[in-house]
Amino acid sequence: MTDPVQSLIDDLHAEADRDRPTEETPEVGIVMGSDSDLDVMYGAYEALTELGFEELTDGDDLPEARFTFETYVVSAHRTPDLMDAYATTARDRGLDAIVAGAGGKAADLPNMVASLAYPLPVVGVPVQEKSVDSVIGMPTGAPLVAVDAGKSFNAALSVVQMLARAYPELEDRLEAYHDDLRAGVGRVSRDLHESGTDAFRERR
Ligand SMILES: Nc1c(C(=O)O)ncn1[C@@H]1O[C@H](COP(=O)(O)O)[C@@H](O)[C@H]1O
Repeated sequence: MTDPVQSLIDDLHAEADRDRPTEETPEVGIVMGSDSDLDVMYGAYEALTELGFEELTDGDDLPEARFTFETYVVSAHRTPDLMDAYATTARDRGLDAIVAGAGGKAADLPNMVASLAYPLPVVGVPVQEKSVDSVIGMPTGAPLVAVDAGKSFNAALSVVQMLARAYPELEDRLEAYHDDLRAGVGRVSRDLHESGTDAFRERR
């Protein structure tokens, strides 16, 4: 019987060995320690799709979007060999940055991925409040940028900010996103001010 972890490891190495044009490789990787993290990590999916990225799966057709991301469950503790393969092939598979999330008090996946994938930037997401210390606690010289607990949306935005230095069209998309955010606050503010607090609250 095929070992499902080994087959993923083999696929990662095969992808790293393939000579694919950069338009066909994912720019961003999203990894999480367990599929039970998916609700929290979904924010990264939402941010990337909001900015026009498409998820690259193993379906037949390549996404039409120029920028893509991939998603995996990888655990430092349960599948250290898969984590190693994921992080050490990341660069050769075309990734520019990784968003890595894990929960619990031993949330070691983001920092281990950061160390193994170095110098590729990794943004860590503590899935719960109690995971914050284990995600951000890195020794000097071993960098990992992290967001607050649960803030996977911001983790993905940060990653796109990094990419935007190389891809000006992403800078435009980030600015458009921010303009929308700003306009939304303006609309809410006017509505609250004009309707009054009671009426505003009742409508929510
Ligand atoms: N922190 C880690 C790591 C790791 O860091 O390697 N692997 C799994 N986990 C975390 O364990 C929690 C419970 O996982 P299960 O729900 O699968 O038991 C999840 O939040 C996951 O990120």
